[in-house]
Amino acid sequence: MTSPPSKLDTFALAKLLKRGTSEHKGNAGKALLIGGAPGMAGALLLAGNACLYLGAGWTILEMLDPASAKACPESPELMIRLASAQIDEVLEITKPDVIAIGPGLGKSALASILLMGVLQYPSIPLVIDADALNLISESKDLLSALQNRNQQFPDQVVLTPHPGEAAKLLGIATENVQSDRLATLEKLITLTQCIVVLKGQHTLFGSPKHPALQCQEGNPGMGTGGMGDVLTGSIAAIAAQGVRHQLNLWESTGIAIQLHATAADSLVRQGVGPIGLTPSETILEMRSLLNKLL
Ligand SMILES: NC(=O)C1=CN([C@@H]2O[C@H](COP(=O)(O)OP(=O)(O)OC[C@H]3O[C@@H](n4cnc5c(N)ncnc54)[C@H](OP(=O)(O)O)[C@@H]3O)[C@@H](O)[C@H]2O)[C@@H](O)CC1
Ligand SMILES: Nc1ncnc2c1ncn2[C@@H]1O[C@H](COP(=O)(O)OP(=O)(O)O)[C@@H](O)[C@H]1O
Repeated sequence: MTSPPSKLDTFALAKLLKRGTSEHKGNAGKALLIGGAPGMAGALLLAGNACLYLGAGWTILEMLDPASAKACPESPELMIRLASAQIDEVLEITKPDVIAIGPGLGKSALASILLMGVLQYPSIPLVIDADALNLISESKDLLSALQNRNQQFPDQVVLTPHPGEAAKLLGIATENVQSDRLATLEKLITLTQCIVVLKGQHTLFGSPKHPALQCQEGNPGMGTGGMGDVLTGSIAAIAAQGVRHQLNLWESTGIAIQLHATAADSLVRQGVGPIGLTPSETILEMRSLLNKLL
């Protein structure tokens, strides 16, 4: 019989994010986030705000929606650019420390080109979410590119599917994902050789090298569109800082998962939700909790 997963318990590690007095934005890392097709620009802005408020040195958004690819007055710190098919050039010039792709990405031809470009960019941590996962589930070429990258650069890609996206990746029904979440996690790891975060109540987290862990925080108030986008941006922020703060992608992801769910619980305790709890409020609570952990 399979043993139950251990509890995700990362908060002691978060102390590694404490800043030395001489540190500058270069020490906090550069995160590049890709997504935000027409009608879903908000998904990329939420991921971007999470990345900004969780401490990345630079947060750069490659936005697919031309109408939204401009400075955001509510978050002028975000560097927002129009995504172009010349992704190799963009990556060469930008030299990001971490890339996240997927929030509101859509499934256009441009979205596929961007995802392939990211998968072929070597060595740095990648966070793959939402429509980027759906694209991989529909393309053998993208799945092969992901598997090849993991062979060359192990432990540098994290996938963050919710049960619907996990079902598509495995070609099964969502009910089958939910009826044995641990088995689903293991199948996703075997298929992709990635670090995998299977979201939902009691998020599961595992990798080819690490046995599964379970997040015991979180609540149904988190069931609001955009909450997963916040997790993606948070992982990117912590991984970007982790590069110069001795945290690897596995550790950074664990901190982000637990911080996200704990922040939502904390807000519910304060009477902010569960009904009407927003992803934007969760970002601010995550910032507050993270600073208390240092
Ligand atoms: N402000 C914006 O711009 C926003 C833009 N967004 C962007 O929109 C794009 C498409 O995303 P989306 O939300 O429209 O649909 P999507 O996630 O593909 O599928 C939903 C289906 O999946 C399942 N399912 C999910 N969770 C489950 C669970 N815990 N437990 C069980 N099942 C679960 C469930 O399927 P069912 O079980 O009903 O068959 C559900 O109906 C994407 O790029 C995203 O980033 C969003 O982030 C929102 C804010
Ligand atoms: N009932 C629940 N209990 C705990 N966490 C939940 C619950 N429902 C949703 N979540 C969390 O909220 C987030 C939702 O992510 P996702 O479905 O990708 O949202 P979106 O695509 O709208 O951004 C995930 O982190 C998930 O674990």
